[in-house]
Order: sequence, then structure tokens, then C-alpha cells
Amino acid sequence: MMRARLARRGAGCHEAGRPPPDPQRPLTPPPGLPTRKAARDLIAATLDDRRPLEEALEALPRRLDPRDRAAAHRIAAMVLRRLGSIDEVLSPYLRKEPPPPARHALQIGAAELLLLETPPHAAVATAVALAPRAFAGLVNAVLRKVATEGPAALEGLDAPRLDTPAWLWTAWHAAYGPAVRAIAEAHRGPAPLDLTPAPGAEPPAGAEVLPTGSWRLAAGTRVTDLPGFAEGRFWVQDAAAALPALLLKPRAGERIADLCAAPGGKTAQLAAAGAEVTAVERDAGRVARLAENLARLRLPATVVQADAATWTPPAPFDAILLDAPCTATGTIRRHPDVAHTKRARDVQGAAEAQARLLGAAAKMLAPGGRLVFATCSLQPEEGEAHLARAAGLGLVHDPFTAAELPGLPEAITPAGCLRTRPDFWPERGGMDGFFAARFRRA
Ligand SMILES: C[S@@+](CC[C@H](N)C(=O)[O-])C[C@H]1O[C@@H](n2cnc3c(N)ncnc32)[C@H](O)[C@@H]1O
Repeated sequence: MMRARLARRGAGCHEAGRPPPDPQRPLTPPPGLPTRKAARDLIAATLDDRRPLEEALEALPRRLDPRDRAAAHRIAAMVLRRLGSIDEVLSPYLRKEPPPPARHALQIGAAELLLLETPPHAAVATAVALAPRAFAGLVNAVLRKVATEGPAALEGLDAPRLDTPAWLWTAWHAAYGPAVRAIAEAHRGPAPLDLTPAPGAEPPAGAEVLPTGSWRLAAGTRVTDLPGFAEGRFWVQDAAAALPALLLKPRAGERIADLCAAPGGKTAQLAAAGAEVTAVERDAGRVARLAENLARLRLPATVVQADAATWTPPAPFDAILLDAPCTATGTIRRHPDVAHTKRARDVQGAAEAQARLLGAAAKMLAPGGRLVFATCSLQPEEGEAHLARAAGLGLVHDPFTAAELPGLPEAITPAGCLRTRPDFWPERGGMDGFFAARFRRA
């Protein structure tokens, strides 16, 4: 949020709420306005309504040109990624907090001027046209100032700190010490496209084959354009997200449950290893997506729509993968909205739901069976804290060793858990933050 304060350099700015004498709005809308309107809707959904960006993208009008949709997504993602810095640059020019529609027009304009290399006249004209009429003059005056003074102001900021919500910075500092800064740095750019290959598939041209077996392509690569997509030769999954299924060590013919399964990245890994997989997912829409993905990949699995916390399987499983729902704070580089839609109080609620699911999973396991519990959160309450709880459920911790994870020894903690962070593999483009631990049923 921008802080309301007296303008230090606010010459020429009108007070918010008072109609400006000359709104400077062109009679015909400037080109590119539909893109900015869509970007504003995405930002408003995320910041004002706390809705996930992906959900907001799906809610954009169907008639919107795909190029406008993609450009709106790019603008909104940049605003969300760099929100603290953008608000800090804007704040000296604002005597008081403008209402959300004007604030979002300013944020979009500033992001375009400072971070997206939009020509200044286009950035200012579209932001002015986007703003409510009463704020057009303010937006015009502020963005003209930002165009000239903003680059130097941006340069002097502590961007990693400003662009990380305070509660996350504090929690990550407590958990990871000075590495909090590297984690925040890793969130500043878009993430590469990571793929998990089907057995025997050949990587597409330009892909880097990572030591853990995933393929990595440049950020912005469209997966549907890659040869082999329609034939199901690979699926999209962050390199870190591919590790829990790898560490479960699925074997052909084993009965394995994938609890909380959609969209199915890990179900596919288990099925590709030849296991007899039962994929349990609660959400009907996500069950459909899971089924679609398995159909494209031509991989078999029994899909069950159920609440995994209460579902009773027909027989115990040899192994279980529980990729539990979480605050997803490990995925901020791919989903910058998470930094703004989640709150500190969400962590405890998520940890409690995970504990219920872990208790249910323990009961579904055959004696001696294996269980990998995973979350894509950087919060220890949703990771390491579950170790003590598992002991009370008849689960014996089975530590991972560095030898199980080629090229990534830094991801194995002294206690033998998996803990990946966005700042790992910095020269390769990082990875999502994940936690995983393996257990055996006593
Ligand atoms: C982190 S995502 C799983 C990602 C998935 N394992 C993959 O690799 O593609 C969590 C999923 O759990 C589902 N979910 C949440 N609570 C659940 C529950 N109690 N029972 C079953 N599924 C649940 C959500 O709908 C969501 O699809």
C-alpha cells in the first residue's frame, strides 16, 4: 500500500478527490487501453479482493485479444513483483492515498515507465485514460514526474526488502538468516519454464537438462509450441516440485496414493514409473484438469474426487505422496500474487489442515509403507514442524541423503529433509521453495 503523506516533491499535483481543471484525457482512447484495463482488473482482483492471479486471468472477458491478455498479465505480474518499490517511488508525489482505481493506474504507469520500457508518452497517456475522471490530472502530473525523476529514485531503493511483505521478510529471516535477501532477490525476475520428461523422451532444442532430470527452458517459452507437447512427451513442473515424487522412489506395480493430486504433475511421475496410482483430489474443476493432463500424457491413474482427510481407501497403500495444500510462499517467483494474497495468519490454518491430512495419510499406509509429505511453502510451520507430529502418528522419519539428489546437496537439511529455496541454483535461474520429508509406517 502506498503510504499517505505530504508531498515532498509534489509540485503540480492536485489533491485526490478534487476534479482537476484540465483532465488531459484525449477524446479518443489511446491504443493499448484494453490491455491496461485488463491489467488493472488483474491487479484489483489480487490486491483489493485477494483473489489468485490465475483465477483473475480466467475471469477476463473472453473477447479480449490473446496478445492483450498476455500483455496485461505481464504488466500485472510486474506490478505485483515490484509493488513495494513502485509505491515507494510514487509516494513523494501523493499528498494522500488515492482510491484504488487511481492507485492502480499510477502503479501500472510507473511499472511501464520504470521497469517495462514502454515509451513514456504511451505509458502516461494510457494510465491517464485508465484513471477515474477526477484523478486524470493527478495521474498525468505524477507520472510525468516519475518519468524524469523515477529512474534515479528507483536506483537508490532497497528493492528486495521493499518488494517483500514485512511478515514474510521477518519469517524468512528467522528461518534462513541472511539468505532472506537472496530469496527476495530471486523473486525479482520471471522464472524459467521447467518440464518433467516422460521416460525416454528427448529434450527440445535449447533445453538445459538439469542434474535432477528436469528440462529447463527460457522464461516466456510457450509450452504448447514445443514439439512433443500434444504427444505427451513432457509436462510443466518446477524442478523443485519434481523432487518429492523422485524421493518416494516409486516402483513398477506398487499401489501408490497421490493425495491432493491436481493438476497432476506428481501423479504423472508416479504413473510414468509404472506404479498403480490412485489420485485423490477434492476440487471438481481441478479433477477435470487432472484427468485432461493424464489423457494428454497417456498415463493411467484411478482418479477419485474426495476429501483426502476423510476418504477411506479400499485397501492400504504401499506408498503415499501427500503434496498438501499450503500458503505456497515457495512459488512467489512464478506466482507474485501469493506475496499479496496470503497473510501471516494463513500459515497456522494451512499447517492445521496439513496435520489433519498427514494423520489421515498415515492410516492409509500398509505396515512398512513409505510416505513422502511435501509442501511448496517456505514457512517452517508448514514443513519442518510436522516432523515431531509425524512421530505421534506411528510414522518413522526416513532421512534423505545427499546421494539421492544429484547436483543439489544444499537442499538436504542436517535432519535429512528436503528444503529447496528460490535462491538455490542462482546461475541456472533458481527453483521453487519446497519442503519434503519421507517416513515409514512402523
Ligand atoms: C499443492 S496442490 C497439489 C499439486 C499436485 N500434487 C501436483 O503435483 O500437480 C494442492 C491440491 O490439493 C487439493 N486439496 C486441498 N485440500 C484437499 C483435500 N482435503 N483433499 C483432497 N485434495 C485437496 C487442492 O484442490 C489442490 O489441487
